Amino acid sequence: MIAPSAEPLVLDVSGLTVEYRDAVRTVRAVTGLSLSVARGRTVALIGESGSGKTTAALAILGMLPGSATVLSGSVAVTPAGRRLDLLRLPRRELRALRWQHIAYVPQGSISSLNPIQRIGRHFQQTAEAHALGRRAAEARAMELLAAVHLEPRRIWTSYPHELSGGTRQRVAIALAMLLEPEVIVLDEPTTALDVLTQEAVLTTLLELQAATGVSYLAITHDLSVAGAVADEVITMYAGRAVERGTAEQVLADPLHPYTAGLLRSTPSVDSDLPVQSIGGHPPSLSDLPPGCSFHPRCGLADERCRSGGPPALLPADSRTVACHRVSERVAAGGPG
Ligand SMILES: Nc1ncnc2c1ncn2[C@@H]1O[C@H](COP(=O)(O)OP(=O)(O)OP(=O)(O)O)[C@@H](O)[C@H]1O
Ligand code: NI
Repeated sequence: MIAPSAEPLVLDVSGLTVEYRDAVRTVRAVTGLSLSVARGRTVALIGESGSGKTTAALAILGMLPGSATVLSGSVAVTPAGRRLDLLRLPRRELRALRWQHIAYVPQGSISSLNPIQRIGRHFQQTAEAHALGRRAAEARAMELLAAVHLEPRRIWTSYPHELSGGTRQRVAIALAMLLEPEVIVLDEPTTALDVLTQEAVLTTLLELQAATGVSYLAITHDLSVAGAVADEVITMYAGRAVERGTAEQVLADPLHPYTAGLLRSTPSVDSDLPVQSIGGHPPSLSDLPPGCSFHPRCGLADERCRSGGPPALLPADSRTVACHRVSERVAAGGPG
């Protein structure tokens, strides 16, 4: 088990299940996802494209499109010991809570910023929606833009297209901090940035966290991003969490064959091992294989993995793993 953090929880998600429906098919994009984030901590959701990471984020933020339904589960933000269940609040109240308690830096900051508005206007609009006065908002924006290492005055009057990708990402992060939320959801925070810019943005996120105690839920397919920022890592496969543990455990010594495969398919600066991609493809979410969803791609799969339901997330070697083979090995007292 993961040692419970001494810090209070700021986000508590339990049993989240989300479906997309259209005339032709039903896609269960997230199944039974539980996670919690403590103050000042970072949890990373990792997994290939289509594993359900963005859907989980949008459900947590109450921003799912109309074609999606939350079938079950709860999402609570817990500012100062209060518990606000986001899935049960009226839309208007939810909009107020967004930014104030939970904010979002969406994937691709260019699409999150309105191209015909100067950056300053973005801050003012967010402030207006939450009854933060114009002056106070501008003063706070100046501080935040400086805190993310931008030139506040120049940025304030710029249009999004005048800024580089890294700068826009910094603006999106500053904007997310405007109402001092307890937690920020970061969807692929460094995708499409060059390596040096990626590192600089991640360093800035860590600085902000150290300075303010903000928590992050970071969504990434990039294990090096998870390694750089996360305290805890959750691997998702076909909509389910399949491994959960501290970042050191999961990224240095993965137990689930899928996490191990992800790690082998990632080039690493500290390893000379050849990069080896996971064979095959993720399954179609509207037509999952029986048993463990990963079994068609898994070198360890046996009969049990191919039939019945998906394996449960069980404690194994100080973390939790959803894999029959790992559970057997741990039960037999084999090497972790
Ligand atoms: N608006 C939508 N309508 C129908 N299906 C959707 C919609 N958005 C996502 N999906 C489906 O839900 C599944 C999970 O997608 P999601 O975007 O949550 O994954 P992801 O892990 O964030 O992937 P990526 O790394 O590509 O962003 C996919 O099969 C996707 O096709
Ligand atoms: Ni995504």
